[in-house]
Amino acid sequence: MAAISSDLATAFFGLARRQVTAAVGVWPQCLPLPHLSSASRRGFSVSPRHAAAALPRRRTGPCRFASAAAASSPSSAPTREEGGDVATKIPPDNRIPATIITGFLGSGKTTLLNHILTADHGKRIAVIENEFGEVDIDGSLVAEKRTGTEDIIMLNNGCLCCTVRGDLVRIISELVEKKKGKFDHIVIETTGLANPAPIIQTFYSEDSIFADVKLDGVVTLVDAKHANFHLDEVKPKGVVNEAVEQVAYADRIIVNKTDLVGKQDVTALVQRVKSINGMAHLKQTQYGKVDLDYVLGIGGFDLERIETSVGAEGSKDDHAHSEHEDHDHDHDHDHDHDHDHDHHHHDEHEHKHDGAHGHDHDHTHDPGVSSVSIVCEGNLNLDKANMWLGTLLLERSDDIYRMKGIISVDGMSDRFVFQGVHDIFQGSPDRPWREGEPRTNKLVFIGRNLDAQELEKGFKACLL
Ligand SMILES: Nc1nc2c(ncn2[C@@H]2O[C@H](COP(=O)(O)OP(=O)(O)OP(=O)(O)O)[C@@H](O)[C@H]2O)c(=O)[nH]1
Repeated sequence: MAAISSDLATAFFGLARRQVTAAVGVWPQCLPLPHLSSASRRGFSVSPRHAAAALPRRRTGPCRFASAAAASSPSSAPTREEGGDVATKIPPDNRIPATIITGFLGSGKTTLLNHILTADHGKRIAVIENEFGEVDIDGSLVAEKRTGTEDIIMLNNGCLCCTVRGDLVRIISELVEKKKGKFDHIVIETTGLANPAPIIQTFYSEDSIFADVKLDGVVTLVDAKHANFHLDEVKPKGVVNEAVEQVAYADRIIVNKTDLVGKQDVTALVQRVKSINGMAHLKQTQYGKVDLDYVLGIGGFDLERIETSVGAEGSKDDHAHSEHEDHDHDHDHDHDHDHDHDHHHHDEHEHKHDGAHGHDHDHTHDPGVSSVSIVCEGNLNLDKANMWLGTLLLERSDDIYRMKGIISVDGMSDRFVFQGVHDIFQGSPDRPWREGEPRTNKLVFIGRNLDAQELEKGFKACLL
């Protein structure tokens, strides 16, 4: 790894650290970026223990930089340590993978789960079901015939995004404690009304989980027949539209129930969903019938697999900047859930789909969540890139739901890869740029009120 790699991250992270005044510290794997206040409101805590769990050895002294993510070599050791600066490649990640299945009510989550459980994949899966409401219906719907399923655990009386989040932590911790080695994968089916963000954050913020379990991916079911209606729903100010959020955070999107609508409608919906999330892979299905490796073992949060999302074909077409109203962004995602979960069904919306072209960017009630992808060749000036990304996250981490990127820095022989979820940021040198390989930067942002032109302009201004 080139020494410059450490400089890059030092710079990124250094900026972050300067903003984080409460001495949370800068730790590998989970880096709290500038918005400490919002992070605190979300109940975030980033602990040094994460570092201990993730790193091959302990550090001494102040850590100004640590890169994260699994590198290929188990013998990888910190490659540079000067005055506390460390560029570390950590050993392969042997933690138990966990998949979140989300999707609006009735979109087919249980159907997919049954498909997963009855398929012959040899994996031993622990299932955590999160039912909203008192009656645990899904428990009885999960197929009797199960292949190697170790546990099905119900989380009742609440949704994962609020009170039950503590239960989730407890249950996963207990699973790991009591049954480690007896299962290979955890699948969490959320209620249809859950916002995945806090669940995702749980995997980074809870020490007890982070050490043993890693988030593998978010799989979102989209109901081909009803999704538009839910995506269109207008929520009270500061309340998230769960259907939109579920799409926005996904690594895999399954547009299900395609048997219930015509091809044109499906095409238009696919375009719409892609304009919200141009990073996820998307498949159209009936009864959740997908290959299991499409939903399990996808490494959606792994740095070494960034390429599969930022290089996804078609992503360039998806960087729609949606016209939208100016929303108040002061809300906290964790706090968006004390609303009752009634649907705010509403009257007819002027929802214009252009079936022929599939470009439906003039939703009257567009919630303003969209994807922006930037692809361009060239080398970045380290200082400028640092300033740009640091400032962006400082100012916009509430709005930036997910981001991933591969970037080329002047003088750095390795690619630099990063991914983030709000104010969690992971970055690491990846592999060397190959001889003759164009040094193409690829970045994808998913978030609220993103201005594609402004982002692209800001990024390009960092190029030499
Ligand atoms: N026609 C059709 N029906 C489907 C399809 N997939 C699932 N269903 C049916 O849709 C209904 C809801 O499916 P579920 O799998 O229970 O959906 P869910 O997302 O788990 O629902 P909630 O738990 O209520 O949020 C069931 O009756 C399924 O059999 C499909 O592709 N086509």
